[in-house]
Amino acid sequence: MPGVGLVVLIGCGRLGSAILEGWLLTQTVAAADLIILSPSEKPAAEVARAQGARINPPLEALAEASVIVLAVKPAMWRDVVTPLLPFLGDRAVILSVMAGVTAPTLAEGIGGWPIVRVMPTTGVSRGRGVASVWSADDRARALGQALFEPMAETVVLADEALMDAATAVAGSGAAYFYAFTEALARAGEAAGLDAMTADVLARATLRSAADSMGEDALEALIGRIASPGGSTRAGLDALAKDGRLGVMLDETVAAAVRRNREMG
Ligand SMILES: NC(=O)C1=CN([C@@H]2O[C@H](COP(=O)(O)OP(=O)(O)OC[C@H]3O[C@@H](n4cnc5c(N)ncnc54)[C@H](O)[C@@H]3O)[C@@H](O)[C@H]2O)C=CC1
Ligand SMILES: O=C(O)[C@@H]1CCC=N1
Repeated sequence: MPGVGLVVLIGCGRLGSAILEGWLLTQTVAAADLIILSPSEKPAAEVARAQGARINPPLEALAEASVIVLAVKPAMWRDVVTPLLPFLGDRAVILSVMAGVTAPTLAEGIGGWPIVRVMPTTGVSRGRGVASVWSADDRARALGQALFEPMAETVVLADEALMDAATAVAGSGAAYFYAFTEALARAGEAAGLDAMTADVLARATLRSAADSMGEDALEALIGRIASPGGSTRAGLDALAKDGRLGVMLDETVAAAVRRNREMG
């Protein structure tokens, strides 16, 4: 894609692989414009290599990079990045997808280069992810958007302090929906369904609900299913009894926000 330039992906684990797959699928980055740094062989990196990406080339190749994407664990980024800094060119942008690690903390270890933080979901691998973007630097923010908008519904955050909340809602959120779906299946089992039937019904319902959502207001979507005085309304009333659904999700998001802060 013109304008993005040479992209260096550091870390090809669960999220790094998803990003790589999404870029190639959506042709956001051409394989020939990709360098991947990974200590071990990864299937997604091998696919990219077959299309022309370079895996672990001599570090001199980093001099031409326009963006360095940090997709390693928050605890290890300093050890990973420090040896690479002497090889980076002046125009490089640092793009971090790490949860919790703030731009000021990154700047302590990587001073001198503009930083953009992006919090994507692994759904980017199929071009259908979610991403929150924040940067204090216009060029870095634009680069973050250019790299993620083709494969994710993207929001630009006004303030870096919101990134932990965005991570707790979107970065983690698919796991909450899966956990809810699992609990729904078990509840169906308790109500008499066999385990496999309950699983099929709960999973299919999550898919169908996501497909049907569109842009309509959530209240309106609920209202279309819950007939007044009907069984869905009875279930929804039980779900929200004494405000417990709201309390449970407040606690869920608050716990994830706290953990993001600890990791940073
Ligand atoms: N998994 C997810 O859904 C999401 C993860 N994140 C963030 O993405 C980052 C990575 O998370 P995961 O992919 O889940 O972890 P992961 O453990 O699957 O991947 C980390 C990768 O870093 C690689 N690595 C270790 N040392 C390296 C080095 N010196 N050079 C290059 N690569 C090296 C490892 O081989 C591993 O594949 C974390 O900071 C996390 O906060 C953010 C949003 C969503
Ligand atoms: O669980 C984690 O730490 C990361 C952040 C968002 C999704 N996975």
